[in-house]
Amino acid sequence: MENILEVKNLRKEYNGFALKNISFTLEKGYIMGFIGPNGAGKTTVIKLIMNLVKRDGGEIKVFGMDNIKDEIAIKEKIGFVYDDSYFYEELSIHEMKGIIAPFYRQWDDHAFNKYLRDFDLPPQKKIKDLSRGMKMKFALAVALSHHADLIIMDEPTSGLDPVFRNEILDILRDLMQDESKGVLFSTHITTDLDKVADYITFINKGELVLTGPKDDILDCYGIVKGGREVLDHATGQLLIGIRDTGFGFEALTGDAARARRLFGDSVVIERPSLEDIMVYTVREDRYAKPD
Ligand SMILES: Nc1ncnc2c1ncn2[C@@H]1O[C@H](COP(=O)(O)OP(=O)(O)OP(=O)(O)O)[C@@H](O)[C@H]1O
Repeated sequence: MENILEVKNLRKEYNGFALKNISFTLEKGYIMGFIGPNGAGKTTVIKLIMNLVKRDGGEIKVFGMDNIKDEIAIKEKIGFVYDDSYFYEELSIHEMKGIIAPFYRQWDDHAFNKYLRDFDLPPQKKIKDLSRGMKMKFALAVALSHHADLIIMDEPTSGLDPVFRNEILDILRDLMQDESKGVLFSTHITTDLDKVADYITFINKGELVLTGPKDDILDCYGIVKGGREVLDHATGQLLIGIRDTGFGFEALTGDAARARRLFGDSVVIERPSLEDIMVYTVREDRYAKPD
């Protein structure tokens, strides 16, 4: 197995915000969902990978190469799709392609024209007349037409309707038929990741909460529901983001097997969604645990 992206102990400080020792790896052939609430630091990590801002510490390797020393070689192989359109609004799709293509040694006009057809993008249409979803598809067509092996997408589906969102997800799924590619997909729409992600990296307030295979994470975590009488200091240690329900409590656990052993039949433990894991973890910051 080969890593196409390795982030090790990454640090960056802004006034009032710090990214603290973020580490994760992405192997070839997989989609990694990169999640976290607003302001968690997702875009900062992506900008650091793209060397758009300077890191304060740590290491980033893309295809085994240092992302700063080997920036030019790496950029050829990264397709970067992000929210703010970096295209010239007055140009048509065709004209914009004419400006972008010479930057890439591996530009493939044949592939580009195919993606325009597949994505229903009219070449003569001006960028400013494209809808948000069409712009995202155009950015994706560009990324895929220079044979990028790592696609980095910063919130590609936010603000898109469910039809467009699903089209983008289908495109990613098709892309993964080619096992030499990988995708890092940042979003807070976790339901998109339920559909396509193989791995999840979750950050909160600049810190890594978890990273690993999505199915392992969903197997390991659990939503615990029960009466408040079962809560004591020891059980409280096992529970994240405890919430009163009127009938009792609901909480997340990062160790469903241990919670099952400890609580037995006195509680119900359900499989969480990615959204549950994110919501309960973020809530933990705001509610105190019982003694
Ligand atoms: N250039 C900058 N100068 C100072 N602070 C910054 C700068 N860029 C980002 N930040 C701060 O870093 C923190 C993380 O921002 P970032 O955009 O990485 O979060 P995010 O997880 O992508 O959030 P969102 O989901 O809302 O896009 C925020 O508190 C933001 O204000």
